[in-house]
Amino acid sequence: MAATLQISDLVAGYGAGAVLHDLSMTFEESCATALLGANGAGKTTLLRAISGLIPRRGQLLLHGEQISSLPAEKIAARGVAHAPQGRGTFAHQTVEDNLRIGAYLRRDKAGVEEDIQRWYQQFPILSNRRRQKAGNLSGGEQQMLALARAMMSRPSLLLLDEPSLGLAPKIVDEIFEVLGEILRTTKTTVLLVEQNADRALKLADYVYVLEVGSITTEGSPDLVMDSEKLRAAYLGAQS
Ligand SMILES: Nc1ncnc2c1ncn2[C@@H]1O[C@H](COP(=O)(O)OP(=O)(O)OP(=O)(O)O)[C@@H](O)[C@H]1O
Repeated sequence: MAATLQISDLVAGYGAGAVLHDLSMTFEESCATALLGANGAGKTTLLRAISGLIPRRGQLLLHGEQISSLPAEKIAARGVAHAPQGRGTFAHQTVEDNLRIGAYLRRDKAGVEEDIQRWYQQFPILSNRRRQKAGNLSGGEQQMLALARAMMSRPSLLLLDEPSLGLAPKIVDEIFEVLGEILRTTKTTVLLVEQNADRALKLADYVYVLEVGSITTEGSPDLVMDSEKLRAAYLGAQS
């Protein structure tokens, strides 16, 4: 199997001290990887380091090419879509304009209109709200828009930061159903940061556990399910 992204000896942070210490990770093509970790472990920092939003050093090989010195826009143009925590939609733009903006960095502009229709079909509520400003959507609708907008770039690597945060279980079901469909029907590789570990592990093919900026466990999701310690740490609230 080919790796979409291979990370070695990654060090990253926000200034004086490093938050991430010598991380090495592999994200296989068309697979979903869950990243678990306590608050402050460095999960968001890792997504930012991959997408070029913060300084970092080490190796980040995207489809075998080094991207660790590239700025965020160039990394996005190479097929990395980042849906940040808090959604990051353009509040003053309409739903439809947000979707179009999502396709902005796409090399091949053919099929943009079809893709917009595809996402309206996937999330009919967005179709009904297509002319509304994104800032007026509910939290769940904004999360659907953030996911659809990220997918409009037809990314090879999708970085999702807590897509279920603050949403009602029914909406979370819908988001995870769509993620499952993305994995089944496209070649997108997904890196999912999720407090809702139970759902993340059901979707994921592989899991990394990050503790204080270092990877302490990696393997199949069963590894977490079968470990009393890890279950207590990450599934405690839900099992
Ligand atoms: N912009 C920033 N400037 C300085 N330090 C930051 C910044 N953002 C995060 N940090 C610090 O980096 C560390 C890791 O934060 P990060 O947001 O990556 O954790 P996380 O695992 O995503 O946590 P959470 O689950 O709470 O979102 C924390 O100690 C945090 O205080």
